[in-house]
Amino acid sequence: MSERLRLGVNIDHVATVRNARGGDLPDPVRAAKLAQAAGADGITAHLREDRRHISDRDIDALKSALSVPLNFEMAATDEMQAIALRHKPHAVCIVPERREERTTEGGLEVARDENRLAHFIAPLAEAGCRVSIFIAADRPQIEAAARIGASVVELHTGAYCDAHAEGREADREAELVRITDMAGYADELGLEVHAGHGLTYGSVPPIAALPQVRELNIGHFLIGEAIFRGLDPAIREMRRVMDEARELTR
Ligand SMILES: CC(=O)[C@@H](O)[C@H](O)COP(=O)(O)O
Ligand SMILES: NCC(=O)COP(=O)(O)O
Repeated sequence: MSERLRLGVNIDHVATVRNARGGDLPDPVRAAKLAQAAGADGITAHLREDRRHISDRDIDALKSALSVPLNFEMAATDEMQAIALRHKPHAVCIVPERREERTTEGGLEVARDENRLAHFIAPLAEAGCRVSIFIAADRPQIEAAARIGASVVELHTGAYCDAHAEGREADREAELVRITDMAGYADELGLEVHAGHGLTYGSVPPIAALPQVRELNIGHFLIGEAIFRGLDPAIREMRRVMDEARELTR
């Protein structure tokens, strides 16, 4: 498991800034190309049902502009499935969505919707997309993701990152133990393990150090940090922090 930890850069919030004024600027595709040049191993974009940030046009443009893999985050709806099957991105990540939420608040409830999700992801896998399921680090969700035939689980790091940011040490530790245990369990079941949501330079090291974790998807913090130091240096610094954490575990 000595493979380099991959960094997927999520460019959703470049589109959030663009959409605040309408028009075309700033352009998420320009950000994606810059991220690629700065060493991103992939680009992640979440086409929300309400199109609050990434648009259909962005997905068209990303698909033709990128040379690194596109990870297309999508809700488990017929509309999104049709879009994914049209584009056949390298990867799809099935995420929960509630229109009224500010951000993705929890993981997908796989265990209670197993049959429907198994049928939902089958054509995506048949089309050649790597299918990932965005879930909380919970044993029943991981087992259900394995049963429906997903090849990847992305563990939601939001609760861990919130505890880290708010200085709630006991909660931070508890979340970290949960993620650590469940990364190991998912790996034992043969699932590739990814992680993401809310990660920052400060919170990323223990997650990057988990040997089973193969990819991190990071967006909101990097786009914010880019305001102060530029997108290229912001991404390179994340790469450095991840690599350093990984190296310490060798
Ligand atoms: C699923 C996920 O974690 C990302 O898509 C992230 O949520 C960025 O999008 P939002 O901030 O709109 O939730
Ligand atoms: N799937 C998580 C992701 O793509 C990035 O989340 P965030 O860093 O924007 O919170």
